[in-house]
Amino acid sequence: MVLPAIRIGFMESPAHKLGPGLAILLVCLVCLFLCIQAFFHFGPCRPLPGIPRNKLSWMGFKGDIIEVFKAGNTMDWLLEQSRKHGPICQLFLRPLKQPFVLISDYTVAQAIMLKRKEWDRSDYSIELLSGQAPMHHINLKTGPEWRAHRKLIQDLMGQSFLNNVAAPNIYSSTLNLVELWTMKERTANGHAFSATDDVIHSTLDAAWAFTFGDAFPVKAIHQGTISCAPVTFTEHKVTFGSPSQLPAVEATLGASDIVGELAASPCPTTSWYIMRATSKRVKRHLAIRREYVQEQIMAAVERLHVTDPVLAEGKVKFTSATDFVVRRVKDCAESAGEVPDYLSETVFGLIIGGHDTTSTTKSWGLKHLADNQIVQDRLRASLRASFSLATQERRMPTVQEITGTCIPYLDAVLEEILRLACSLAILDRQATCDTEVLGHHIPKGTIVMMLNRGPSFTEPAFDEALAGGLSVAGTGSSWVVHTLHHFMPERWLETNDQGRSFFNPKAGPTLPFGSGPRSCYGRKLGYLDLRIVFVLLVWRFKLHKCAPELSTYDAVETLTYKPERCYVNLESIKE
Ligand code: HEM
Repeated sequence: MVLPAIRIGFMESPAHKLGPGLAILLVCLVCLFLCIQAFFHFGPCRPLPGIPRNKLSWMGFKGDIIEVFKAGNTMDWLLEQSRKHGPICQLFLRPLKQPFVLISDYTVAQAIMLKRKEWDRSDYSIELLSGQAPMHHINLKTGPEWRAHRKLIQDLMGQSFLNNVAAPNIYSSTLNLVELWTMKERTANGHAFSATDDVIHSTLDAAWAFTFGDAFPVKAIHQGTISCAPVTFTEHKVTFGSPSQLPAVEATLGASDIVGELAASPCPTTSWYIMRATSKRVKRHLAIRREYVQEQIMAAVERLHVTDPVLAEGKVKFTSATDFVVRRVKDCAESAGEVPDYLSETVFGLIIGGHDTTSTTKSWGLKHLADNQIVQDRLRASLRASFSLATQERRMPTVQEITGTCIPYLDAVLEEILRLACSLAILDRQATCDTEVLGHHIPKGTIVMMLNRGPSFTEPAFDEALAGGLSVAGTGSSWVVHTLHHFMPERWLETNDQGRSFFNPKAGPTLPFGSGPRSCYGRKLGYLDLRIVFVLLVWRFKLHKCAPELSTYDAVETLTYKPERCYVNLESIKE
């Protein structure tokens, strides 16, 4: 009786009809689960033994990707992980791939970056950056090809280029910014206004000018000048109209936004292919950039054949970075018998490298100076004293005065801005062989991400035992740990035997330009730009503190780590 009943029930219920199918499905699911578990325990994305990690996991998939998405801000999430786990931990941020190792210690990070044979530029950063410039040397592993590409730009960090080409161009672009802000300040009448776009545009103009020469026809900052009419006044701020950008400006600034979009994707290469195949915006930007860079290269090639009568016979006057690079290409072509085809990426790399990190650093600097009035006053006083002739003659310092005068307090302010800005807050390297970090085995191919803010930089280091017995603090009383997140340029100043103050760039832990053979190529250019801009702005304007809601230190992540709000409340200083 029982059996038929069961049989009838079985036969009649829909579950019975699915019976064998369901069983097969269950078996498949169990097999899949076992395969995934095996993959996670023995495959490439297995945890690295002994290195702390989050315990979250779902069916073997580690939960870090979900957590970082939930957090919204990658940098904040990474800092949280380092505070939770210590100077080293592992994070599962890419599906089915090896974990990243996160390092939060100055000394350990520096040691990694200096060991040239064990560590190299990582596949991950190449994935992020190579879509738009696959042959730029930032995307090459260290080796003969990378060295050949670097050779093309070797003149650009020499005094001749920096003093005769870069500095005058940066100076004149900054004067345009000063002019624009003088107009805006009059209209703003004591209200703050957003500085973000103006800083980006003037820095881009400077990068275009030193890359192509001052004859380059596009100027980003001029659009701001046209839009000076105020649109809305609120209690604390005035919003100026923002006109539509010129295509070349939009296409160039768009390059950094694309990197930001790719960084938010767990599979940047796939995302880039989809973007390039489907996005009209991306296609348009690539075409515009290619066209203007090619045009300028051709103009530089023509200039190469024009000799300057003022110079010695047969010598060519170089007025732009492209002139220097084209001359190097000619030398290489003559010796190697062929013209390298990565030239346009090399040239475009100067514009991207030259504007994004630098403008982001300037934006953070403006905020710090407005919020630290004592520092700002002291900086202005030391500028007035150092440029005594300009003070006497009631004029701005010239570019030669700015580049040729030693002002320790100015150097200290710039170093402190760089220390706290961390425009590129994550440095990366990939192990080229099996190695060891803080006593942990690191297999070949592992990617380490190193923070240049947080523990040991802007907050106390982990205790020495945890950090492998390495010391991390700076020297002197200005480096006491509870003040590490404060803006205190004095920490970079020391006194010599004669009682004179001098700037010591090695006074404490900071890595704004990375370190080692793959450190920032444009470091000197970056310092030069910051120097000219902060001298002229602090000379010409008093930067008042803005209302609290405009003075937050929240950040947005694109190619660089930018302040979400950068407002200035200016008062012109009469000469
Ligand atoms: C304030 C300004 C700047 C900051 C904070 C900055 C920061 C950095 C950082 C952190 C790196 C990675 C270093 C590493 O991995 O160790 C880097 C690399 C690089 N930067 Fe800069 N940078 C600045 C300005 C510039 C400028 C003006 C240029 C060129 C015109 C430039 C060109 C490059 C290049 C080409 C690399 C890659 C070097 C390589 O892989 O061999 N940077 N920069």
